[in-house]
Amino acid sequence: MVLNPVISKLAGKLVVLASASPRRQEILRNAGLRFEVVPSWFKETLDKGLFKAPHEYAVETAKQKALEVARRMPFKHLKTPDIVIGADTIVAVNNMILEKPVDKQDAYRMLSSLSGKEHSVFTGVAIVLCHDKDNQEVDYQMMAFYEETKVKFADLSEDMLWEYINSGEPMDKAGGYGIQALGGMLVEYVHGDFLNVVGFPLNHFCKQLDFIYNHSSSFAVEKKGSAHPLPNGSLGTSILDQHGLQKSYEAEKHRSPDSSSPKLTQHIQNTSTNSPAHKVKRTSYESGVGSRSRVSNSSKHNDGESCRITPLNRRQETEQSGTENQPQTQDLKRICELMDGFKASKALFTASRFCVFDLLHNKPGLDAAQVAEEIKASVKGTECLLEACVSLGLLKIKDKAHPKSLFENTELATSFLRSEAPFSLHGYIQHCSETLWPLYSHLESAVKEGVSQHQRVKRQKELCQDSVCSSQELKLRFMNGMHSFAKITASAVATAFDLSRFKTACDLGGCTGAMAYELVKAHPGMSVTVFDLPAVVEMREHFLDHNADNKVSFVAGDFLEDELPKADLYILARVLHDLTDEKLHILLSKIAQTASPGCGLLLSEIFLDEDRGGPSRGLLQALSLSEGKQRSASEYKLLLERHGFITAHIRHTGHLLDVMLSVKA
Ligand SMILES: O=c1[nH]cc([C@@H]2O[C@H](COP(=O)(O)OP(=O)(O)OP(=O)(O)O)[C@@H](O)[C@H]2O)c(=O)[nH]1
Repeated sequence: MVLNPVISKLAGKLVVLASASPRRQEILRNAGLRFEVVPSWFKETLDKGLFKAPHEYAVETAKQKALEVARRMPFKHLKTPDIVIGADTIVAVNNMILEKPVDKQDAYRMLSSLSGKEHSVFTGVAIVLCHDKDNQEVDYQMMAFYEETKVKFADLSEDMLWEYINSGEPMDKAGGYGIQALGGMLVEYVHGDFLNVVGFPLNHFCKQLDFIYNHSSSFAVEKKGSAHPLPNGSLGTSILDQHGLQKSYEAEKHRSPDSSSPKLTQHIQNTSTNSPAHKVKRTSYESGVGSRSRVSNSSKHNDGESCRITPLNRRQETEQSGTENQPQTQDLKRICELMDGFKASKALFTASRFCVFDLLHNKPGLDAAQVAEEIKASVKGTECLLEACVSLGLLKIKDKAHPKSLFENTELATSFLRSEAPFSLHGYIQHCSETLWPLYSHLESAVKEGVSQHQRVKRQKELCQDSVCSSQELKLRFMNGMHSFAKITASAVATAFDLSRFKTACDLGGCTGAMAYELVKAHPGMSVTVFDLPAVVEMREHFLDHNADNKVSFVAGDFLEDELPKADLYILARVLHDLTDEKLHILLSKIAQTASPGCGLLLSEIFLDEDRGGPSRGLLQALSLSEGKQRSASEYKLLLERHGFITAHIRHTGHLLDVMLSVKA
């Protein structure tokens, strides 16, 4: 591809990003890089006093992050990556290095020290190339560099500071701000690479890759498995200066006896007895990390080094995963992900059910025992649950230097998993857990019989715990689920088209009114009637949005039997896929009879690809074997045309639902 000649050099290689930062992942993913994420366990506790300049600290931390993962993967993940990328972002102001704030007071201290001033943001990046060797060893070559960007903050009032801190945004960001989000409002100017501030200097990184893959003879960049001696003998170390010029000097040999790290030796023994890869001979593990002298060797923007440090024999496994008769590691991983998918879902459901994300939002930094006490669960079980959530990117460890693991929400959890978040999925997650999970547990029967297992689940529930739930509670639970999903999707649907010419709309089966509220927000001239069953409408006070109240009204009725309200635009959001053909035609005929020529019909569903090859969300939804069916855009278009609605536009929003706007001929 013309745009990414360097990134494409990495295609087919096992690239690992040694970072939990969602921003780094996004920047690299957007650049077209395919990689695995293995967050580094390196604790960011290097003594800052030992570094002459702030960027040296960032570079060294980035190196240690990357090296830790490069060394761990062969025996923990049973595979040797081709390339590991580590990064560390810091803010430097008034001779101080600012990392991520540990609490609100710390964020306040950081942000007030930045107010009205220019500061520097440094991101150190380390690229470790790993090579399996014939003689039971892995060679590592390292290149590291940094990028500096200057940022000037406006004067920040106390109110502004605290409002920003209370938004929760500063907590996992270097210097206590996120320039890409609310923090952007604090910034007067940026000199240099913006993405460097966000956490990854993409441009500089590509230049380094270009250097490694296109211009350097000293980096062994052949395909993994072809052992390649390093330039000055197998233990050579090379340093690249800021212009990418290579200097050679005597190697520092990173090899240690078995006794060097009792903890790691223990890991190796465990792995070799428990794992299918036990046949792989593991002799010893090197525990030392780059020495301090390395730090002073880093040149202004780059340094590169290579070292053979870990005598692990990864050869057998590499050969196995590469032969024609054996599945590729990536394929196995994909299957394992599918097999484990249910465990991940269940971990999310359980954490959500125990309101762990609410708890850690209000009290970030609790350890497992404290969380266990709050949620009234066992310490052992809670610890497993919290650790699983960390591995899924829902939680993170607050202070890696702390002897106990202290947990806090990731951005993802803060945005979507807290029950009070504006776009909370909490209700929908509970719906998935309590309604869909039991339904899909009977998938075998559903497939055999070709019908939904809803009745079976209902009977089972009546026999056990849910019989204690009143029907009101069950209804509210269901509506919460629908409301939470609708809130997430409503904005994309409401703004998919210019609907300003429609002054009145009727949302058929509009449930809690989430879509209606979003429509009146997006189209100020519009008022919307929500039409739904009496049992649903009577619950509306639980979901009222008082800001838009006088523009949204509710009418109780059955859209298959009762007269429909008159409107310029009818909305059918996630309704049709659940109806039998017969009901669907009744409904569409009723709308066609009520609508005048020129009236609109806004349909929102998951549109299947025309070849029904995806998206899997739609096809998996079809597995509930409800009365209805999933359709492609052209199938919906045909249906509507049969009832006199000519399709004007189809929009694949790229969001959770697609949208079609048709007009009554
Ligand atoms: O404007 C912004 N500035 C910084 C950030 C984010 O801040 C963190 C910096 O922390 P660090 O480099 O230590 O990286 P971690 O998040 O701890 O992940 P690792 O696993 O790599 O240690 C980084 O996430 C930046 O993206 C920002 O978002 N905006």
